Amino acid sequence: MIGLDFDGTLAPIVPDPADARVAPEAAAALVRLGGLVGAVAIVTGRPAATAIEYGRVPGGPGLADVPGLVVLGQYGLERWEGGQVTSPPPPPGVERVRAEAPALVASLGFTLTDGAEPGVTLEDKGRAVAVHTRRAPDPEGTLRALREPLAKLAAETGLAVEPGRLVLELRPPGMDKGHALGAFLAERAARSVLFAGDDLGDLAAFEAVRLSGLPGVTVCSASTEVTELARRADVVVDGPAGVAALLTALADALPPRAAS
Ligand SMILES: O=P(O)(O)OC[C@H]1O[C@H](O[C@H]2O[C@H](CO)[C@@H](O)[C@H](O)[C@H]2O)[C@H](O)[C@@H](O)[C@@H]1O
Repeated sequence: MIGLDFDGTLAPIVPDPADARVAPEAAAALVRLGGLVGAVAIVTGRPAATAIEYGRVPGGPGLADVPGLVVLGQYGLERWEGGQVTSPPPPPGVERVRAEAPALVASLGFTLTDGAEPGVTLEDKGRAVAVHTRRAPDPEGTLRALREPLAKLAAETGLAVEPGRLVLELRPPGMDKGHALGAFLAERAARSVLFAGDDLGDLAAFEAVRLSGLPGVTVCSASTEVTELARRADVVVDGPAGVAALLTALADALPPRAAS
């Protein structure tokens, strides 16, 4: 079974989250791998349908063309399979965060912008709200300053803070990529696993690979923004281009599956 994160692993990091797109070489390799391995799953913080949408490749095969693909979105709360999304209703706290986050950001002296001007941007994911600082004048400093106030808002609204690459997400607690991947491995009675990721949220999936007891490989899509994953991974590759090259090499190396 092959598990993959989306942003920073299959899709290069870009300033505007709405501009992220799967690398065409990665999508093409996954289309091949879907017919060669037991299962391919994308385990992402994105809504499941967004990963599929941003996984389209003009004039070529996209993620929706990967045979048997499953997308476990919103850290495992949602599932896309065969064109259908299943997901629980949004927790009530998200509505309050949506209403209060703009004033909170402004009260700390930061400009909230839709991205046209430099500043902090909000991404409403339905079941979670992500507060991005990549386009702020001081991305790291802004992230540090927002950490505590957002943690307080999360605590008051029954949500958890998920830190990521120049982003703090307020999202429902009780699910993470480790639980999502572990349950999927059990569901598919997987016999081996490879998981690739780039961000702190992927560490739980790395742990699920180890806890599964299966022959497994963890792959870090390396960046200068997050260095902890490289220390914990079995294999380190150079960002999404390195992941695409690895997947292509894997597709070249695997024999066709015996018909069952
Ligand atoms: O689990 P993932 O698939 O890695 O998703 C995690 C979050 O990724 C997205 O944000 C990141 O990518 C953006 C586009 O490249 C970038 O602008 C941002 O700075 C990164 O943090 C996404 O916007 C979030 O919703 C995801 O949860």
